[in-house]
Parts: sequence; C-alpha cells; structure tokens
Amino acid sequence: MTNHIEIDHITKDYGQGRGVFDITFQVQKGETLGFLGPNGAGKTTTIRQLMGFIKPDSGSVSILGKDCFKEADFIEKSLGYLPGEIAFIDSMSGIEFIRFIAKMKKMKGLGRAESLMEKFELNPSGKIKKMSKGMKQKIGIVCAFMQDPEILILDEPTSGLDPLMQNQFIDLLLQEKKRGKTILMSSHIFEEVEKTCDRAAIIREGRLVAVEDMEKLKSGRKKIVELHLADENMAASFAREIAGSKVTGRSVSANVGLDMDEFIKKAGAYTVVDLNVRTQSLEEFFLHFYGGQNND
Ligand SMILES: Nc1ncnc2c1ncn2[C@@H]1O[C@H](COP(=O)(O)OP(=O)(O)OP(=O)(O)O)[C@@H](O)[C@H]1O
Repeated sequence: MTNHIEIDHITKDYGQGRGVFDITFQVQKGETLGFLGPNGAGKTTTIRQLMGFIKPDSGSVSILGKDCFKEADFIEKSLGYLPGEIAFIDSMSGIEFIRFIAKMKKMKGLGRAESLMEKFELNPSGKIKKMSKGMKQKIGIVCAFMQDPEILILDEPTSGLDPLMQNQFIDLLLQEKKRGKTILMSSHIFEEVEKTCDRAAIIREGRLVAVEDMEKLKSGRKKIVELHLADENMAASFAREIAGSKVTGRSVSANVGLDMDEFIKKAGAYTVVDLNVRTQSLEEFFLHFYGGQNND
C-alpha cells in the first residue's frame, strides 16, 4: 500500500504541555482516516503542519512524497482543505469568495462548485458577513471539494451544519471514498466517523494514544447490561458483586465484556424483574481514550 500522507515523529511544542509531541501515523492511498480527540488535544496543530502553515520543531510531514513545509505552495494548490475556522473575506459575497479560491488554486473554471452548491442547497449570492455559521461552512465545503482533489484534509467538516446537511456531507464523503480519494478528517461526531472512516487515530494531550481499524474498534465495544431487581436491597447487594457497576434504585447497570456468563450466573441468585442489553455506543467507548477513565 502506498502512503499518501506521512506524519513522521513530529513535535510542535507551544510550552506548558501544549502542542503535539512525537506524532507518527500514515494515511494510505484511498483510505479515510478519522482524527479524533477532545478539545485542545492537538488535531488542528497537526493539520496545520500538514498544510505547511507551520513547521514542526522536529520530525517531518509529507504528502505525495513532498515535504509539506518546503512545498507548501504545491500542497495548498493541490489539496482539498477545509479549515476548522475559515478565514473569510467578509466583504465578499459567497460566490466571489469561491471564485477567489478557484483562482488561487489556478483552476480554469469553478469545477464541481455548481453541483456541490446544489447538493448543499447553498445560495452563495449574499455577502459572507451576513451569512449564518452553517452557510459559511457550506462555502468552505464547496471550496475544499470543487477542484476534485485526490487528497482531502478536513478539520471538523460538519461543524455548524444541521442534521440533514450532516447527512448530505456523509453521503459526499462516501462517494469520494468510492472514487478512491485519500481523506484525513478530524471530527467530534462519532456517527460520521463510524460511517465513513476505515481507521481512526486518537490524540490526547498532544500525544497519539491509538491508531486502529474502525472494525476492530467497533468490535471492542462492550455490552451494557441493565438489570431491574425486585427491591433496592437486592440491587445494592448485587452491585457489590459486580465490579464497576452502577446502582439507581432497583436497577443495576454494568459494562460486560467476555464475562457475560459469570454476570448472568451471579444474577441468577436474585429476583430479576427485567433485563436490557445494548451495545456501548462509539461515544461511550471513546471516552476511555478521551478522558482516561477506566471503563473496563
Ligand atoms: N499558536 C499557538 N500558540 C500557543 N499555543 C497554541 C497555538 N496553537 C495551538 N495552541 C495550543 O495547543 C493545544 C492544541 O490545540 P489544537 O487547536 O491543535 O487542538 P484541537 O485538537 O484542534 O482542539 P479543538 O477540538 O478544540 O479544535 C491547545 O492547548 C492550544 O491552546
């Protein structure tokens, strides 16, 4: 497999523990990689180094074999980039801004802008300063995708979009994925990551904590079992037998992994009124990486 994006031991130290430290991961040709982490973890700092806006203190980043900082001009012109916060020229109308970006990228026309505006129901004729956050985000999406780039770097692409438009975006990503695009996307929305990404890289406090296949991550999710027992005393007594369980009145809930059999056998000693079993959501699962809580 060819790597389209290579991040090799980069450190950008802003002092007081802020920044990113010794980050290494790759995005393969045709792969969609989700870049996840809590606020301030270092996602944007990593992405800005990929775009050649800032130079790593040590280590290197390259895209299509080109050093991102040394060849920043090539990177900016050829990649599809959607920044977390777009630096708009407020006095322009939406369409003027789209034309401005197309010119900057040395495009001949506006490429796929028209069909993207249709897909996202965007009327770009008004002044940007009067637009809502969602409309501005749609302009950013048009600018990132209109050139039909081979590589897309997207920093929280659906921020500000309503659920209908978030779905349109997922649909667009899935289409682009099918067309063989290489995509790196930071996101806080687990559902979009789950639906679109092949792998996820998780960063916390500037350090990479995991890079995993989505399928493997999904299969690592546990079952959450909720038992309703006959009375509160029973619930309290049962909860004492199950490590990490929570009691609310007559209910006891617990994350159950491979020890389901043991759990059921212990429950057999009590009067069970009701039983619910569900799979942990990806969000609940990721809390483990995010907050470092013990959800074993
Ligand atoms: N230019 C800078 N100077 C000093 N500190 C900075 C600078 N840029 C970022 N930081 C700090 O580095 C850390 C990582 O910030 P970054 O914006 O990369 O996080 P993030 O993962 O993108 O967060 P979010 O999800 O909130 O967008 C934060 O503590 C931030 O305050």
